[in-house]
Parts: sequence; structure tokens; C-alpha cells
Amino acid sequence: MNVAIIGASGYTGLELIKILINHPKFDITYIANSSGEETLEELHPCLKDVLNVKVQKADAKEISKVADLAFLALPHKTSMAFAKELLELGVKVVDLSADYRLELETYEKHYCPHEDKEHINEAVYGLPEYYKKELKEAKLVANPGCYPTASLLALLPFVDFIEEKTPIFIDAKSGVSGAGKKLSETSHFVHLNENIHAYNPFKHRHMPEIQEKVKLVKSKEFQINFVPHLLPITRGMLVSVYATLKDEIDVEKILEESYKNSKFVRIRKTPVDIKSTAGTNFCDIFVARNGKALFVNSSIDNLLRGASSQAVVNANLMCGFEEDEGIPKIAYVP
Ligand SMILES: NC(=O)C1=CN([C@@H]2O[C@H](COP(=O)(O)OP(=O)(O)OC[C@H]3O[C@@H](n4cnc5c(N)ncnc54)[C@H](OP(=O)(O)O)[C@@H]3O)[C@@H](O)[C@H]2O)C=CC1
Ligand SMILES: CC(=O)N[C@@H](CCC(=O)OP(=O)(O)O)C(=O)O
Repeated sequence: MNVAIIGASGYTGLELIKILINHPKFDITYIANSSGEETLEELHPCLKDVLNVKVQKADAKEISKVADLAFLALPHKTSMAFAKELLELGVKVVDLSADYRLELETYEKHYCPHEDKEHINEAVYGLPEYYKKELKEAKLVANPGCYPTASLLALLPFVDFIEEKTPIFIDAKSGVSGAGKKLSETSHFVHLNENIHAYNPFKHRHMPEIQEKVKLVKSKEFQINFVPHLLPITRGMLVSVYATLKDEIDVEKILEESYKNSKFVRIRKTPVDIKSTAGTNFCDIFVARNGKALFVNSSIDNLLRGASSQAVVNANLMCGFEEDEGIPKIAYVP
């Protein structure tokens, strides 16, 4: 199966290349960024003598001649124009941006006017643990955001048992690569080093994504209070969910039961850490209860389970392959 990577000069684009180079069923036949003016080695010196594919200026018609499926590792708004054209040309799409993740009204409220209303309703949300059946039939997959991936995997097993009148709090912490390669004041080394802070409390665009998916998967409308923080590390994400249960239930049993068939969720007996999932597609989860107070703790690699490896799992499912074919499992430890 021939695949294209658009946005190959970015962080998630590089992670896609690294996974797909070793994939037993996918061949990278097209790589692009916005200009096509540099070689792959110039964009990513780490790929010298590893992969030698020409970098092109992204062009949907050219992609359709050489690839059956395209990964779009592009900024929001840019992605939908490419996806629309590719789908019309018969190319399957896994979109890493937010462009197809939300219902139209929610998207337009938190992002911008949508330019591909024709396809937004056919997009499948790429969280395999909850949408596997639909993903096997999908032509367009909306890969979830990194914070929603870690938050939903932690929260969804407990939604039916949470007291509906009390708020749910999600405290999330991400490595800086989550912001992409573009520099900003808050991603500057001098600002970040030995520092940590919250940003966009209760206003982050991933709060409506989490809220909407809880409603769609579990038919429950909760007030989700989401606060992200920036960590002075390159990759990794740690999420802590706090909620109040209706009863003093066996939370470990519920978690085990929820993910007993999942290849990429690991239930941990102690609080999770970032290093054990860095470099892998795993989401590690730990749960604890104090009376009716619930604490669920999850960790993922924001660039992999939060983006590129989850995208390849989704592509595996779309193409009828085993979900774990070619997917990284060995963490960057120590
Ligand atoms: N970083 C993360 O942890 C996560 C990111 N995502 C999402 O994945 C997407 C990619 O993120 P990330 O890799 O971090 O972003 P980067 O900013 O690191 O990379 C963006 C890429 O998009 C390319 N690009 C921009 N405009 C165009 C265009 N018009 N035509 C072709 N290529 C274009 C850039 O190319 P050029 O170099 O030429 O500008 C670059 O390769 C985003 O939507 C992001 O929100 C999702 C989950 C996690
Ligand atoms: C650290 C950091 O800045 N993270 C990004 C989230 C990255 C991501 O998963 O999300 P999208 O695909 O929705 O952009 C942020 O807070 O906007």
C-alpha cells in the first residue's frame, strides 16, 4: 500500500516517516511540505543515509497518482483544503489536524468557518478503542488531539459511574513538541527551562473536543473543566482526572474490564510516568479512589499516541491490516 506524508518537515511528519520506514505493509511514495525546495536530509539531518525520497511541494493531483492513502500532518485550516481534493480523487485520508474532529457547529465556534462541509460528517474519530468498527470502513479519519486522546482514554471507562452534578476536572501537562516546530515566546528555551505553568485554563480548544466525545460515546453531558500545562521537556503528556463517583465502586476492576482487549492501553498498579510511554503508542493508566473521590492518571507520547503512531494504527485499520503492524512499543528508557 503506497502512502504520502504531507507536512513532512514538521514534528509529527518526521514521526510518521520514522514509523513508516519500518512498516511491513506501507511504502512511502510521496513526501511534501509547503515549498518542496529542500532535500529530506536538509529538513531532517537525522534521516541522512536512512531514507532518500524527494521532497515535493504538496499537490493533491500528484499524490493521487502515486499513493492510496495520505497522512496530513498540517496545521488546522490548511488540512481541509487538501483533504477535500484528495477524497474527491479517491485517496484515503488520515488527518492529524483538528479539521474533521468535531461536529460542524462546534468546529466553527472554536476554529473557523469550515471549507469542506461535504466530508465533515463522514469523518471517523480516530480513537481506536472506541471507534474500531467504524475505522475499518473509513475513507477519512480525524486523528484525535493529543490532550483528548490521553483524557478520553482515562475518563470514558468511568463516565457511567460519575456523579453528574459535580464537575470533572482534567489537569493535563504536555511536552513542548505539542506546539509544533514554530517558535513562540512560550516555547523559547529561556522561558521554558526549569519552569512550568498552566495556559488557556477552561478556554483551550480541546475542552469542547473532550466534552463532545463523552457525549457521543456515552450519551452523557458533563461539565468538563480542562486545564493544560506546559512542561519543560520535549515529548510526553501526563493527565490527571479528578471526579466524584456516585458509589464506592471497584475502580480497578472497571478499568481492567474496559481495556481487556486493547493492545495499546496498559493498566498500571502505580501512578504513571512519561518516560514509560515515550517512543511508543501505549497509553498507560492508573486509577485510585478515596471514598467517592476518583483519580485517574494517564500518560502518552504526545507525538506518537497523541498524533503519528495513532494515525498509523488508524491507517492499519482502514486498510484491513492488524492494528499493531509496524507500531512502536519499546519506550525511550532510560
Ligand atoms: N505536535 C503534536 O504533538 C501534535 C500535533 N497535532 C496536529 O498535527 C498537525 C501537525 O503538527 P506538527 O507536526 O506539530 O506541526 P509543525 O508546525 O511541526 O509542522 C507543520 C507542517 O505543515 C507543513 N505545512 C504548512 N502549510 C503547508 C502547506 N500549505 N502545504 C504543505 N505543507 C504545509 C509545514 O511545512 P513547512 O515546513 O514547509 O512550513 C510543516 O511540515 C497540526 O494540525 C497539529 O495540531 C496533533 C496532535 C499532537
Ligand atoms: C503544548 C501545546 O501547545 N500543545 C498544543 C496541542 C497539540 C495537539 O494535539 O493538538 P492539535 O492537533 O489540536 O493542535 C496546544 O495546546 O495547542
